[in-house]
Amino acid sequence: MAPSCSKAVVGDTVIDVAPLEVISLQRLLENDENERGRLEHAATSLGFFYVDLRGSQQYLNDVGQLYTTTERYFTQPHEYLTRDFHENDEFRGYKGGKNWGSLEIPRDDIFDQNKPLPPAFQLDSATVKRFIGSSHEMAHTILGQLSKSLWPGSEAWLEEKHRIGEKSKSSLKVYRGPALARRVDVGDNTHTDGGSLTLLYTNKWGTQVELPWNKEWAWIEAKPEHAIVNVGDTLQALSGGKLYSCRHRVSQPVDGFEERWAVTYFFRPEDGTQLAPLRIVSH
Ligand SMILES: O=C(O)CCC(=O)C(=O)O
Ligand SMILES: [Fe+2]
Repeated sequence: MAPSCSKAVVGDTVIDVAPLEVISLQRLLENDENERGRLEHAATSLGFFYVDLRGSQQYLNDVGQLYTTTERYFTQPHEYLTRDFHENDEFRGYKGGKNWGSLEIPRDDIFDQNKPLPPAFQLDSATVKRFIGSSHEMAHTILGQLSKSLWPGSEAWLEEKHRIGEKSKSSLKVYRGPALARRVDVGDNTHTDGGSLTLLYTNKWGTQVELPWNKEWAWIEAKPEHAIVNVGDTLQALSGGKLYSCRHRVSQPVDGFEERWAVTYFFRPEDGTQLAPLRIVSH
């Protein structure tokens, strides 16, 4: 039976809250078989789940610091932001509009090429590096457990497409908005993520998922000390459709919603990876 939504009240509006399972990073690191099964269930049903990060204090502090830096970045005059605009580059730099914006910083720019960060982030370059390094490692842990669960006893098929030293489009991406006077003015931005896994940190309502069992939209609650993780199109393709890349969008639950910041890490495959099934899933 499909799990049901809980309810929350925002202002004078009652909203549906998506039933995300909670997976323990610690247990995944311990190679716990039961947790691996729970992870597989979450990643093949809704495709969105929480990862409990309690115990990863340095990382949680870094996420907190990045919210502060994100706010500092987006509250600069608009002409400063547009200096970070890279035309025709889908995976790098600033993009924005009236009440929203994003800035993407590729992992390879930081670790391989030592490219300078935008000035607002330079003070925090150690935090940015640690966040990217740890997020990549965490995503790799989740990937390894998914691989083991889908193809028990065989080679690490998914890891083969995400080798640590290889070039990829993995990146840190931070967001502002939406925060509009009228909720109905938020444009439709329904999409699936193209990469392998997305890690999302936010402290406000904003993300909505389309529940695959009834096609209804539900809000994702921001849970302190937990990452919101979702499967992207790459893992869906590599697993022959077994892992589920869920449609989602960003909106605001009520009119005049306050400013929202989000910090994400897009874990993407090695450059050149073909979006085709790797092996038939054995169960
Ligand atoms: O800001 C969010 O809540 C999610 C952003 C998102 O879905 C994306 O960038 O792919
Ligand atoms: Fe997304």
